[in-house]
Amino acid sequence: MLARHQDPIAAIATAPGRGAVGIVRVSSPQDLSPFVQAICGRELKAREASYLPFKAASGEAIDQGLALLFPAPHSYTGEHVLELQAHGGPVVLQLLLARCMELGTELNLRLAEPGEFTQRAFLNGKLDLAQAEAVSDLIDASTEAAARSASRALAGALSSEVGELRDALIKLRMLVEATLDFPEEEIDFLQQADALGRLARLQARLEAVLDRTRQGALLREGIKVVLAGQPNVGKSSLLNALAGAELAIVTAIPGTTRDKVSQTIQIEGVPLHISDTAGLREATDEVERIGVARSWDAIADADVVLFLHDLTRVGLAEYEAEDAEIRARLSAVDPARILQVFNKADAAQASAAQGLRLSAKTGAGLHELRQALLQHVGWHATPEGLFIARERHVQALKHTREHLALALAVATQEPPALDLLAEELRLAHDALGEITGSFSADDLLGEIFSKFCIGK
Ligand SMILES: Nc1nc2c(c(=O)[nH]1)N(C=O)[C@@H](CNc1ccc(C(=O)N[C@@H](CCC(=O)O)C(=O)O)cc1)CN2
Ligand SMILES: Nc1nc2c(ncn2[C@@H]2O[C@H](COP(=O)(O)OP(=O)(O)OP(=O)(O)O)[C@@H](O)[C@H]2O)c(=O)[nH]1
Ligand SMILES: [Mg+2]
Repeated sequence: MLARHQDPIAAIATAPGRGAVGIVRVSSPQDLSPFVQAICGRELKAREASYLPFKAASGEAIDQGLALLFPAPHSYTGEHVLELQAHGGPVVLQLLLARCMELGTELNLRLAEPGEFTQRAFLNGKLDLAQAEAVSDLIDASTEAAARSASRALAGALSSEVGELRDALIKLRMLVEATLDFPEEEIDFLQQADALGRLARLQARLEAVLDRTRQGALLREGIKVVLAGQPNVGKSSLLNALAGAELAIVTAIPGTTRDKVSQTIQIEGVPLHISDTAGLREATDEVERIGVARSWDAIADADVVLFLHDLTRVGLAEYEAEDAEIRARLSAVDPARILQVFNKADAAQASAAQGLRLSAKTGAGLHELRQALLQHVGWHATPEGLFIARERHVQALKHTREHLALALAVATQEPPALDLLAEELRLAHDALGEITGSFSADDLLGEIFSKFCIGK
């Protein structure tokens, strides 16, 4: 593994396909001068664009372009980086890359794996892990809010919040470790330095960071919403109304939808992955039976289930019996994940139904539904100042919180268990370190960087 990090690597850094300009880049821990000489035909000034022919083995030009050399450590990766900025045709770039590979055999040059340039930037201390993840999130951002928040995370917004927590934690750890070294004064020492007060303040600060990180993770991952209910209650109509497009077939015939229809929309920049499903009932044919089974799978997997009812039929014996059956089976689902929604308000009398009333047909009540969905998942962020985050970061902060809670418990027991306190603080510190990568297993790093695109 380590040896691999010493290999020079090369890749096409720009998107596949045609483009005005395309870039081949090479990153190497070893000096690239002979390599540069061979392909550019001369030396390059550091960090200065030079217009020149890129030479094939025959001496003929593959293309005329700009060459840029970033000598280590002042580059994206922290290594020596050479960029060949050519015309953006896929064949030209392939030829250029092939020529680099040919010239690089002595250097052991190999093709870069996905994310490997950024991984090197991380390994060389140019970015921490949260920032490296933000690079990938910035590239993948599908909404403006996501892109802006990823850019803030790349600039270190999450990292600096975590850094402040870490600094406070380190101070507390030093205090406790010092106390352990002078056992005869132990209680006084902790009291004098207000160890418990520091711990409480650290916990409060952690809660605030956790909240912001959760918002950032929501922005990145979005929410899975499933529309469920009896046939003909208007699930497909509601999907279409929310998406603003005729995605699913709507008819007056119960059992119209048989397969899951999914679409991602956004509310205030939060991605909502909505699925319309087959109406829940005792299916009469094989196709519908499979469809209904898929509905239940989707329900089990959802963050939020919109349990849809038809106000024009609410109160009718047969209808209520069907709803009761669904409710019984839904009781296996965490009630906090279910929202009751009453559709066809335009065609119904006022009723005592508890839940959101709306009309997929007229659009009345849709705004309230959108707000209810955001509120339901705890979205309360204002886009300004938000940074993108991942579920992984939320989990790490939760682990930190658990260890701080245990730390408080052992610190306040009679007599305080200082060695256990020190241990819990150490574990809290490790959990926090997973976010920025100062304490991360190799397989975690591999997992993160493999999700990048090639050349990044
Ligand atoms: N052509 C090109 N555009 C690009 C990149 C690139 O690699 N090449 N990037 C890559 O993805 C991004 C920019 N990221 C970069 C980050 C650091 C350095 C760099 O040279 N850092 C030095 C010097 C910093 C300074 O002068 O202040 C350093 O960190 O020491 C370059 C690009 C976006 N645009
Ligand atoms: N008046 C009124 N009719 C509606 C409303 N929403 C849906 N409908 C009608 O109800 C019928 C069923 O609508 P769908 O959206 O296909 O219902 P569904 O729940 O997807 O039905 P299945 O796919 O069979 O499970 C259609 O005739 C719709 O036009 C509404 O808000 N008001
Ligand atoms: Mg339908």
